Amino acid sequence: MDAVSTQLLVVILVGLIICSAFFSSSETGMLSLNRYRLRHLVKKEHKGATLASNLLARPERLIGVILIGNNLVNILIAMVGTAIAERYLSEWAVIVVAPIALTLILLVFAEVTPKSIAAIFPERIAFPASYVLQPLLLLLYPFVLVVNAISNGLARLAGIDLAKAKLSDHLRPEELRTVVDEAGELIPDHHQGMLLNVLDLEKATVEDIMIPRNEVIGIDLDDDIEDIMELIRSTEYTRLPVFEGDINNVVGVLHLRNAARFIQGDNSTVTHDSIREHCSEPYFIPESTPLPTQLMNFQQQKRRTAIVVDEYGEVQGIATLVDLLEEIVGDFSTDTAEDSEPDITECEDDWFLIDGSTSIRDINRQLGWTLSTDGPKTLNGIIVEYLESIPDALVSFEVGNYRFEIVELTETRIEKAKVLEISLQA
Ligand SMILES: Nc1ncnc2c1ncn2[C@@H]1O[C@H](COP(=O)(O)OP(=O)(O)OP(=O)(O)O)[C@@H](O)[C@H]1O
Ligand SMILES: [Mg+2]
Repeated sequence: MDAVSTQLLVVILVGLIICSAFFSSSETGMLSLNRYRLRHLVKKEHKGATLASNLLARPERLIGVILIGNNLVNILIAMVGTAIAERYLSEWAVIVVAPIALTLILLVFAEVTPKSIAAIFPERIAFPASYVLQPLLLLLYPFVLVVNAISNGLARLAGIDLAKAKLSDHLRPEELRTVVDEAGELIPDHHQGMLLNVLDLEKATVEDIMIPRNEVIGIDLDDDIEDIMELIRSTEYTRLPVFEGDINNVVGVLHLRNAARFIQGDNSTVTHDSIREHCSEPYFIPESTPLPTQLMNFQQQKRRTAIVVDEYGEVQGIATLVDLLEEIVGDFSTDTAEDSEPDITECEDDWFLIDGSTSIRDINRQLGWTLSTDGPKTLNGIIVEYLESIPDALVSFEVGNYRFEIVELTETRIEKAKVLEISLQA
């Protein structure tokens, strides 16, 4: 040892500490990489990102090579440090001083500082490091495999299968929600809202967005041709379901563009049969279809209006592509009828006058309320379910946090009710 000069030993020691810092920082850097950003960079063919991503594909090997390197270097540091100390100190002093001094040096220069920096700038550390780690992995491959095999074996003794417990890098929907939610400034508010709506689409079915049968404007072929013509002229809608006597007997959907071809001012040429001829086949869908599925179906079938049926095949209403898209992007407001008479109007003292047919989802969304959407879909439904009958007087009652007051009712349904959210007073 005396043949080697002390200066050279110090240079070697510094070099080893730098190596140790490299291993420590690349370990933290590699494991702190943002997986989504990494995938994005890989797609854009970023070289360092691609290398890092390949290394991360087998985390046990990556960690193996880093730890083998790091430990080897740290042991060398201890040996060289001891050799230097031996030149100046007595045997006992070396045993006391060298470990303390080396631990401090290793902690500060080879562990804490490099790891802290790597945690803040993972990409700047991990991408260049990948260029070194990749060939190093090839070089140390036999050792890595042996170390992995032994540690897998030990883990199995403890009842853990490391090979199978692969890091799952698939986001679950709730996690994706959190990512979008926390993106904050990075995504404009409006886009953020749409993304969240897309994620929520999963939770709703066709039943939640359909126009209930009693609100559907359609052509009854049992009506006189005069009445039908009057309806066609006056309606604001472009696609009308056509049925015989009852909406359950739908024969098709009439597009008024087609109607324009055969209606030329003169009613005498129009017959029930000619209307029937110009209808397109009805497109039936179950009310329980999840909205994302229905969106795909609308696209594949190239349809915009569907007839919604329940489990017994009874027609419940119609669902349109526009209404489904509104779930994502918000109101298009093409429905002029809707604008002319709002379903919800504010009255005095935080009471709201609400149409019985208004959907609970709409009420919750517009007023920020939390009425239960598990049961009935409309305000009328909620009230009738609670009272277990259609009342014959204008009763008022409380359910949960809400006070209801029936304002207008018919023999079959509640037309209008006032609702108040009872504030949670202490
Ligand atoms: N026959 C109908 N009966 C009741 N509501 C309908 C009917 N057709 C469409 N709607 C509703 O009117 C709104 C506008 O829908 P949409 O724009 O698809 O129909 P449109 O205005 O008749 O057609 P377009 O705009 O393509 O000419 C939607 O909210 C939809 O649910
Ligand atoms: Mg329209």
